[in-house]
Amino acid sequence: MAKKVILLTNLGSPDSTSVKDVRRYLNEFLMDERVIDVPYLGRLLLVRGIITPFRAPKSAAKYRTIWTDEGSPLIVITNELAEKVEKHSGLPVYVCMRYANPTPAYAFKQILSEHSDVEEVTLFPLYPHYAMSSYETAVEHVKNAHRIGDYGFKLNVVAPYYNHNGYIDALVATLKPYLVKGKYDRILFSYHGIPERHIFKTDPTGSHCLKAENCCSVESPAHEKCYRHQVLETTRLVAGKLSLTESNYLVSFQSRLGTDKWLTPATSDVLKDLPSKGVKKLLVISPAFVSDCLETLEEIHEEGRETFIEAGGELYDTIPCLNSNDDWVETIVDLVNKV
Ligand SMILES: C=CC1=C(C)c2cc3[nH]c(cc4nc(cc5[nH]c(cc1n2)c(C)c5CCC(=O)O)C(CCC(=O)O)=C4C)c(C)c3C=C
Ligand SMILES: [Fe+2]
Ligand SMILES: [Fe+2]
Repeated sequence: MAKKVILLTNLGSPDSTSVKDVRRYLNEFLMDERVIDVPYLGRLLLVRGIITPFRAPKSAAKYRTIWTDEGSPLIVITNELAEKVEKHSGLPVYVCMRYANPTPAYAFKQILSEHSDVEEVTLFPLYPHYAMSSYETAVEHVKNAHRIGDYGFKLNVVAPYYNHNGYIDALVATLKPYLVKGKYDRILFSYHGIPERHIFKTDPTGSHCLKAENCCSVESPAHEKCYRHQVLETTRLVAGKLSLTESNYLVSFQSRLGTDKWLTPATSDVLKDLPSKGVKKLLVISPAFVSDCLETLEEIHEEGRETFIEAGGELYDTIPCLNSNDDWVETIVDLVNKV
């Protein structure tokens, strides 16, 4: 029987597209203090009193446009990925989510019932970049369940892999078939946004991120947890391997929520502005998402297209996430083996 097990963790989706399930999911998600980082009572009022009541019916309608017979794309894709990683690595692979189901405690129970002699669980967060609202909260959630369960096995965690060769090459391979000379005016790298405040919070120096000139290009210990530095590095490395120059591509940040200052430029603003600047043919890739989900399938593929075409764009193509493609499976196994 196996002694080592892999545990993939992703964000999670509502259990169904009913407004009730979406409301429960949004409440759990947005009450996370690493996502909406305001004191508990203020957060409760904001989330339960304002955001969720308005957002749940709208989000439920959006989820209905992407839902499959097997359920949420993010969950289906993560399960497919687990099967492939299991085949490729020869190790048992399990899945848990940060919000909704399956929970880490459920996954640990499953692991123990099928592999009572497990000695090591290696956690693979399906987030290439460090953000307190994604990688950090997912890892802490699993560590917490591991601590509470007081299990007899060790928990290892794979570090952010935004600059890992395998991840970069896997992105390059998804882009390459689209790069027909003259087909697109520009490539847009659209990353999930975060509030600037989160960037300040994860800066241990307190004086580097978004404060020093060209902060993300100047070497600093802050980059270990700087989401902006990490996404810019992913972009630079992918662009380098494809010999793209800075006039070929741009970076933007999507999915803004609330009125705080988030990383800029916002994807929606860029999509509105580009056609008037002569960029009429656009290719979009979303490297922060390794599994297609609401934010890629609905926001980027559908809403994004509408925004760009309404603003005068002529061609708008989007690249699927790595999902369960072979290069990605190989990269995961490589990263797990290096822990
Ligand atoms: C890629 C990493 C992600 C970061 C960083 C992130 C930060 C972040 N997200 C919200 C609010 C919402 N995000 C929602 C969906 C969603 N977010 C990510 C990833 C990151 N979020 C994914 C993969 C998904 C899709 C989930 C799915 O089921 O397909 C949603 C829910 C949907 C909606 O109502 O739009 C919210 C809300 C904040 C506030 C935040 C940082 C502070
Ligand atoms: Fe999000
Ligand atoms: Fe930075």
